[in-house]
Amino acid sequence: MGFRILAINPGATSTKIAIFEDERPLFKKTVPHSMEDLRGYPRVMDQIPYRRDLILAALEEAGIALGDLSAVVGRGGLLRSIPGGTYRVNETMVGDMKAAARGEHASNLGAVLALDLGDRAGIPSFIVDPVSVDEMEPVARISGSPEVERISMFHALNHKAVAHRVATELGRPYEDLNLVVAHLGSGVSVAAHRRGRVVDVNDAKQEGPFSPERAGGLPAYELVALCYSGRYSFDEMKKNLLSRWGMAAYLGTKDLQEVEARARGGDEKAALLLDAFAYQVAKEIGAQATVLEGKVDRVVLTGGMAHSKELMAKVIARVSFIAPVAVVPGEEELEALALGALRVLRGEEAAKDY
Ligand SMILES: Nc1ncnc2c1ncn2[C@@H]1O[C@H](COP(=O)(O)OP(=O)(O)OP(=O)(O)O)[C@@H](O)[C@H]1O
Ligand SMILES: CCCC(=O)O
Repeated sequence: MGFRILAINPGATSTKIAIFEDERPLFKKTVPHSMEDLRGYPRVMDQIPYRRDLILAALEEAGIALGDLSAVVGRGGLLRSIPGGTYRVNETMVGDMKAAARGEHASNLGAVLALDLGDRAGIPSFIVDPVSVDEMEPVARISGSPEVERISMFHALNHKAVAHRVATELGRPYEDLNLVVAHLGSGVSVAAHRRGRVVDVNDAKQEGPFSPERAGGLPAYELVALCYSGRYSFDEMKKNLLSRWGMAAYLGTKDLQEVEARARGGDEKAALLLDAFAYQVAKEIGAQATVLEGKVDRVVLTGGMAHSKELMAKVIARVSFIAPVAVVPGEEELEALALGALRVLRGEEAAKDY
């Protein structure tokens, strides 16, 4: 028998669970969480027992006991800035996640749940390429105000997994390639990958293109005026930025397929928003291409919205002059987590300490 790995990806609206035997998925389950399900948990960490119980129930459904596992791996959250790789979960990491010093995020639960379940089974627990992976160069950190530093917060797990996949398809090492990767999900991150390092990326929470539920970068003065208008509290403004603006605020839906159906049916506002989204994504890709001084081997489009052929055609029309474009729809985060743990279990890579 090979290594059996439990992979956990806690998201804002679901918990994704999978069990792998080496590279082979044995079991996969997505448990959706409605707003009603999560209403009783004011802080993300309050959800630990709820999410742990449903993971244990999923294991039972799969007919696999905790004792049959070799390791548990969770999605890494808003940790302090660290380079990419597979990290052993330790108490310091769990402490940082519980304190949520860099913000509340469902992925903060990944390390905590992995350590909890790993300790119960007496097996190692890991996280891989957390959202706080930071490989930015000094020049990219300058914002324009010494009081505001640009930070690296993005879909690092999927970025790295997809970049490796494209490298394999090209028959070249990731470390030899220059890529601009755009993850187009509920949040959007567009990064310059220079020879295996993400040297610049928009903070998916507050910069770059808007998304189905986020504003992206906004005109700063107008935003400040809104903050002081008395219309919103600090908490409401955070919710606006992170989950209520973007397409949701203009159109009342976060579902791209619905926006496209409306545009096809003649809704001019929906059509304009689609064009504006493609325009902003293309513009950000152009900006990251300049970070790579125009030497780009591939532009890569990924995430849930990359399933839309229509939207991809709009983006590709604007960026294909930069480099050939590869579309890798969806995300393979559970696979990426399992592979990260597997490389360590096989001794192919050393686990990093946090
Ligand atoms: N087959 C599809 N065709 C078109 N759009 C799709 C398709 N599947 C998902 N989407 C759209 O992708 C967006 C969500 O993407 P995704 O599922 O990658 O986000 P997430 O996993 O919730 O968040 P994130 O990627 O930011 O972690 C939604 O707007 C959704 O409507
Ligand atoms: C910050 C990266 C993950 C997200 O979009 O929430």
